[in-house]
Amino acid sequence: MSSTSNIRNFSIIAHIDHGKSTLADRILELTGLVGDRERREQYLDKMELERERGITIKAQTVRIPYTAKDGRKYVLNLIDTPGHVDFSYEVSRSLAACEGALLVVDATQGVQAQTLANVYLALEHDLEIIPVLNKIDLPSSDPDGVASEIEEIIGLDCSSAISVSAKTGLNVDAVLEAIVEKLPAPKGDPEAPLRALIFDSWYDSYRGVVVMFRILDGTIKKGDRILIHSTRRAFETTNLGVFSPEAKDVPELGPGDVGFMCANMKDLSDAPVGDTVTLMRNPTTTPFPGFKEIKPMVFCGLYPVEPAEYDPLKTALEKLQLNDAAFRFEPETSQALGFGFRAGFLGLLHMEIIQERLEREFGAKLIATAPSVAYKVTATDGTVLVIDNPSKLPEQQSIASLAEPFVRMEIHVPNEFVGAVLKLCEEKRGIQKDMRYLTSTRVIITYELPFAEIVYDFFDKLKSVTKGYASMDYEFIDFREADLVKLDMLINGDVVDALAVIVHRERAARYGRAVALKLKNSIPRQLYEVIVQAAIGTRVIARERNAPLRKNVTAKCYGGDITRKRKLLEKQKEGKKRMKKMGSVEIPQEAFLAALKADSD
Ligand SMILES: Nc1nc2c(ncn2[C@@H]2O[C@H](COP(=O)(O)OP(=O)(O)OP(=O)(O)O)[C@@H](O)[C@H]2O)c(=O)[nH]1
Repeated sequence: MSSTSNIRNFSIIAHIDHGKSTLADRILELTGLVGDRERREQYLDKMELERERGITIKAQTVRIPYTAKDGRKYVLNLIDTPGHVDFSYEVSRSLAACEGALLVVDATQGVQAQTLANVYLALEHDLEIIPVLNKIDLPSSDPDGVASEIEEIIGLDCSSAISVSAKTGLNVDAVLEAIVEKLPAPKGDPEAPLRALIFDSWYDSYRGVVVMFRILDGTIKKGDRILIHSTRRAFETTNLGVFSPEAKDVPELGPGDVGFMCANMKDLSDAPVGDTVTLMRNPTTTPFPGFKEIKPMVFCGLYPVEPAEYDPLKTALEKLQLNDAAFRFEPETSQALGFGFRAGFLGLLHMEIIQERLEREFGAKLIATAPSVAYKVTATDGTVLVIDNPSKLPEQQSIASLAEPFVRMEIHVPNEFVGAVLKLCEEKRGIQKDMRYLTSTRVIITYELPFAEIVYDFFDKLKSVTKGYASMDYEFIDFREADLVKLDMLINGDVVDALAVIVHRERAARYGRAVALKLKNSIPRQLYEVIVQAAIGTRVIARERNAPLRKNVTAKCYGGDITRKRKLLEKQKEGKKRMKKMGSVEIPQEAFLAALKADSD
């Protein structure tokens, strides 16, 4: 019988930038898993984009052999988790595979919004938590103060919290010892029917779908015929292995083990995250309860600049989706932009990352429309429709009611900024739910807010009104009815469907004027007069005009000066990059984001 007593499965949880990835790097070095040759900053952040942005997007799991100070040998499975709110679902699924967590708190900053959110997730999964106070190499760090803050706010015993510098490596060895001493070993019966929890999966061009799972009970061997519980589909296990840190095949995995499996699966839906893997010949009767379905919250249109780029764009989107079950897309046609796609994302950061990857990795030239949330439309005949594209909103007279998604948001802020935060939340149609002092100088403010208001420029504004001191976390709560209207934008009299936005009626007029002005300013003056209008139904609420340009420009050139004339024409041509021609008007990418920026002045 294999023993689980030497296994420790743990995650590192932290607020963004508190040093999770840096600590993981030091752990890998200290245990000799990553030698000098492979050493590079943030080993676990594999994607180029992740490294550049310094954030962790995809959870990475690594098996670390560790010999403790008393000579006992252990296997530590470190499951790295992303810190940004867009990816909190990945945190939750990773935690489900662990018995414990290191809670990293930046000792210069203290408890922040996602520190709390992540601790709650860890407690939901009954994890043992080891507090780690990081960045003690910095003179402004206050580990004792932060330890009492954690005790006070979270109620977590910090008497044995470990003060470290993940940067210099100071005290990281104490963290390893605490992992083996304080975290419980996994339990599980190797003879019981197989019960393995899928907590991650991705597509690999050589191996097909790679399933990352945690064995709860039973034993799985290479060649076993397995059954995916929810779909009742069977597959043959072609590879079993662990990442240590590179992939390494193993003949079998037993209770408490964390590893990967390949089984000739072609699609991520063959192995849904949260599902249970069991054996055909002796299936479990007690599958894991599973995770909440991941739903995209933010949507935008993605259109190729040239129609010929449609197919390559489709291929690129399909490739990205292979590795990102949270990203959705479907074909969409716009009168203004032609054939393209409607894409759904977890949040704005997720959207930015996908757009950037399309451009960098696939060389796609895109027009992206302004992000939108999904709306629930109840028609006068009682049918309910969810729309994620404002231009698809039915005619006003056929709508009985319109509901928008709301989130519950917790904002942590030093008390001198409370007034500014309240003002911002009120401007964003927020409903204040709670306000309490965390410490004598720090406050948690709870608001319910329409998600659409956040999608626009909330984070930037929050950061700017609090000089960067606020942190926040939010979760989706429900759809709520609101008095919303569709704002159409017209260019030279034609409605441009891709520019439509849904806004609150009370703000429609002000907003329409602001968008019209931004739009006018972002469309370069051209050969023809360009009239930009904002309208609700047939009622025009704003009008802006761009006078024709070219005649005037070239007229200044006294006919003879051909170089100057060419320069001007070249300049105009340059401006045409990433433009979409609509009738006679060239519209640049930034014009499609006018709706986003209208509110920011
Ligand atoms: N001075 C100092 N800086 C540190 C320490 N640990 C991390 N940092 C720095 O803090 C920043 C954030 O560290 P990361 O390890 O990327 O933080 P993270 O929590 O993994 O961030 P996400 O993956 O984006 O959630 C980086 O610039 C690190 O170099 C430390 O002990 N001392």
